[in-house]
Parts: sequence; C-alpha cells; structure tokens
Amino acid sequence: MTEDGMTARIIDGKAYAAGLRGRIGDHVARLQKDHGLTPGLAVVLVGNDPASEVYVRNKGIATKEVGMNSFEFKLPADTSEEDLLAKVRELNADPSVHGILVQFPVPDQISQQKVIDTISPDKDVDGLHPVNAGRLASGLDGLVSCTPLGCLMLIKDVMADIAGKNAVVIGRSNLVGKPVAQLLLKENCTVTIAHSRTADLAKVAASADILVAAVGRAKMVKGDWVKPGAIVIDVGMNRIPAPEKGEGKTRLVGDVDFEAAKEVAGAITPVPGGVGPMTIACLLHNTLIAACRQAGIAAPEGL
Ligand SMILES: Nc1nc2c(c(=O)[nH]1)N[C@@H](CN(C=O)c1ccc(C(=O)N[C@@H](CCC(=O)O)C(=O)O)cc1)CN2
Ligand SMILES: [Mg+2]
Repeated sequence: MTEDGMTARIIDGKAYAAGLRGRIGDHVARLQKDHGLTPGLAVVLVGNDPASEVYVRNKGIATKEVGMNSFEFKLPADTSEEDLLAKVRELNADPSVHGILVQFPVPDQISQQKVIDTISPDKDVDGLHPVNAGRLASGLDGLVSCTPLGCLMLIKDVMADIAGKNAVVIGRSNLVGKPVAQLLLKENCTVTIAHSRTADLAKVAASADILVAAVGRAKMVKGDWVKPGAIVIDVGMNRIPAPEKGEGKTRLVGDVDFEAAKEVAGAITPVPGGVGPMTIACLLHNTLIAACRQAGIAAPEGL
C-alpha cells in the first residue's frame, strides 16, 4: 500500500518502454549524424511457432522505428543444428550486424545452449552468453540480458536509490532469476534468491522490499506474501483458460496474484503491460551499446 493508504502504483511498462525507445532513437540519429554509423540487429527464427513469429515481427518493426537496420532470417523448422550455427558464425563475421538474436524456443534437434555459446559475446544482445553472465557477476562491462535489465529499469523508476533494500528474487533461471539477482546486488541490495526448494517461501517473500517473481507458475505469489509497500515485479507470462471469454479462450496472467497483491504493495507491474514490453526496448538498448563498443565510440550510459 502507498503511504496515503491507497492501492499500489501500477507500473506502466508499456509507457516506460515507449519512452526508452524514443531516447534510443535520438541516440541512433546522433550516431548516424556524428559517426555515420547505423546499428544493425539480426534476428533469426527457426520454424513457425505463431507466438515467436509475432515477437520476431515486433522486433523488426521496433528496430526500424528507432532507425536501426533490421536483418531477419527465417529458417525452416527442420534446420539442422550445424546449419543454424553456420548462420550464426556468418553473422558474427558480418560488420554491418552489431547484435544477433536467435528467437527461443528453437526446435528439439537444436541445442539452445550451443546456439548461445556460438554467438560472439560482443554481439550477444540477449546477454545470455556465459561470457556476458560472467562479466555481470564480475562487475565488468558486458551485455545484460533484456528482461532482467528491464526489471531493474522499472524498479529504479519507482525508487532511484535501492541500496540497502531487501530484494527477494523467486526463480533461479539463467535467463531471468540469476541475472536479476546480480543486477540488484550491483545496486547494493541485500539479495536472496529463492526457488522451488526454499523453505517457507511465503515468509521469505514477505521480507522483501523488492520482490521479483520469475517462476513461471500462474498466480503463485499470494497477497499475504507481499510486504506492505513493497515493489513487486512480475516476470511471469502464463496462459490460463478464460471460459468467460468464450470456449477454448485463454488469458495471460503473471506469477503474482495481481488483484490481491496490489492491495498490499507500494508499486506493482501488471501482466500484460509490465515487464513484457521492456524486453524488446532493452534489446534495442543493447544493440545500441554493442554497436558503439564495436565502433570504439563511447556508449551512452543511463538511458
Ligand atoms: N532469444 C530470445 N527468445 C525469447 C525471449 C528473449 O528475450 N530472447 N523472450 C521471450 C519472447 N519475447 C521476446 O522474444 C517476448 C515475450 C513477451 C513480450 C511482451 O511484450 N509481452 C506482453 C504480452 C503479449 C501477449 O499478450 O501475448 C506483455 O507482457 O505485456 C515481449 C517479448 C521468449 N523468447
Ligand atoms: Mg508484463
């Protein structure tokens, strides 16, 4: 609850992402004017998963909107691992490509980890390569994965200085949980990483000034798991049946019971419209940073 006893501030990730894309667009225009450099992002989609097709299309549109070059590659669902890795190596060597992203999930015959390992760490705008994970853990400049970076930006928009706060991250994936925890540690939070084997998870969660839920289980975090006034960041994107919308229809919910938690939290992200839109904006952010570094130009800070 906010100080005046009202329900939580609803953190508008869609609006924040739009503002961030605007600032990125300004930097891209300046890069072109001052250095003749146009950042380029290559996105590779294997197969025709409908959700992935939408995300890839949206990435292409957003990339062009900020003035970057977008290179899209659609490979058939039966593409071999070696052929995909060969495509990645070709993009690693292409100087007009500053960022590379292979859309996940990839078909079963392809190892996601091998794909991640093959992308040049300097072009790894998803921030998933072990070198970038290591750089983050070591406090070195690297590329930070997009969803965690988006979470941190939203948290810092609510509270600029979070040093000394108790942060609890529920979930320990390489994609979200671990990098979010590292980012919060870098901001001098006291960080707990909780997970499915954590004893008395509800009590641990209720100790958090900042609670990040990234478990992938619909509405798992209940209202009484939230400390009054806490910042709650919901990374979950779970499709559940929605018979009220018609037979066979679904709706998207997070890992947090939003209706209950918003009565207790100080600020909370909705699903949809919270963390999700930040992912693509942060991808553009990372492509801009990667392009500057590859060209030996000072990368913008604190966008
Ligand atoms: N290589 C990657 N693959 C995937 C990633 C990723 O970051 N890198 N993330 C997801 C998919 N994704 C981007 O690729 C993505 C997912 C969701 C959203 C988003 O804006 N969600 C909306 C709701 C959308 C809906 O209604 O279905 C929201 O939360 O408001 C953006 C990007 C998996 N693959
Ligand atoms: Mg969201």
